[in-house]
Amino acid sequence: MSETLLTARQLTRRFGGLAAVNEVTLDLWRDRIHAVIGPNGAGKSTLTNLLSGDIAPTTGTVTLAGRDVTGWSPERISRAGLGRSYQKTNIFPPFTVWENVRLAAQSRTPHAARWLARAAGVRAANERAERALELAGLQARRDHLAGAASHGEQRQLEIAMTLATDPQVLLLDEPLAGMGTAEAERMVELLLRLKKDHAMMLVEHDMDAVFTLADHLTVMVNGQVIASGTPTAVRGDAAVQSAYLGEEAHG
Ligand SMILES: Nc1ncnc2c1ncn2[C@@H]1O[C@H](COP(=O)(O)OP(=O)(O)OP(=O)(O)O)[C@@H](O)[C@H]1O
Repeated sequence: MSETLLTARQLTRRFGGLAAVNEVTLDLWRDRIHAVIGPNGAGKSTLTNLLSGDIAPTTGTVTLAGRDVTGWSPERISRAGLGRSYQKTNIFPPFTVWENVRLAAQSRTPHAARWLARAAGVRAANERAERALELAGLQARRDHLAGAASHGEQRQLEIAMTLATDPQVLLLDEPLAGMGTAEAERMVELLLRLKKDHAMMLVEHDMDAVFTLADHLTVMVNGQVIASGTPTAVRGDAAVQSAYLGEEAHG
């Protein structure tokens, strides 16, 4: 059994009378991809925001690498080992690919008063950035302007920037959105590489990618989990078939 790196227990977030996320319990494990799917408005983005600390839960708990991080700021949760990418690209277009990754790595370096400690921090940030660039397969593009990169490369860059903060847990929000077939294939390969050593939650509408990548699949509808298990088990679940998956899973 893989190591559990993140657990959410009975997580609920209300907006006025609406429970956008309603008593959701899930685990993320090292070396495994946990895909979360559901129709528009099911609560997937809200769930991601709850796990990353971008919004606070109304009730419930989030545990990261054994620590209760419920109510922590996104910055503190990020430092505790959680990295997330956003649906909208988050890069600095006038900077090169390398500069973008380097800036993300630098954000993880504590301020040091002594120059020797500062120099060590710069070296460590450079090493983190190099590793992230290589893992994301972007070395050949390092000196290109981020703004001139293709849509697919920009999404890869966003993931490289997340990796540069050295996360153990990755939350990826629709990494394949807007991609053509070749770009999507490259991204699927990248996500399979990242599975090693990371626990990953993948929110994605591309069902081919989901069924290629997911080790575990959770289906949300109206803020609630209606099924969770292996992709094969979830695909055969009668409630999932009628509520959501039917056509895509068999189309
Ligand atoms: N800040 C907010 N204030 C009020 N309602 C919100 C807020 N954020 C989300 N909601 C509502 O919560 C529900 C869940 O939204 P959410 O964006 O989490 O769904 P989703 O599954 O991510 O959808 P999509 O696939 O379209 O991104 C929706 O009904 C949405 O309108």
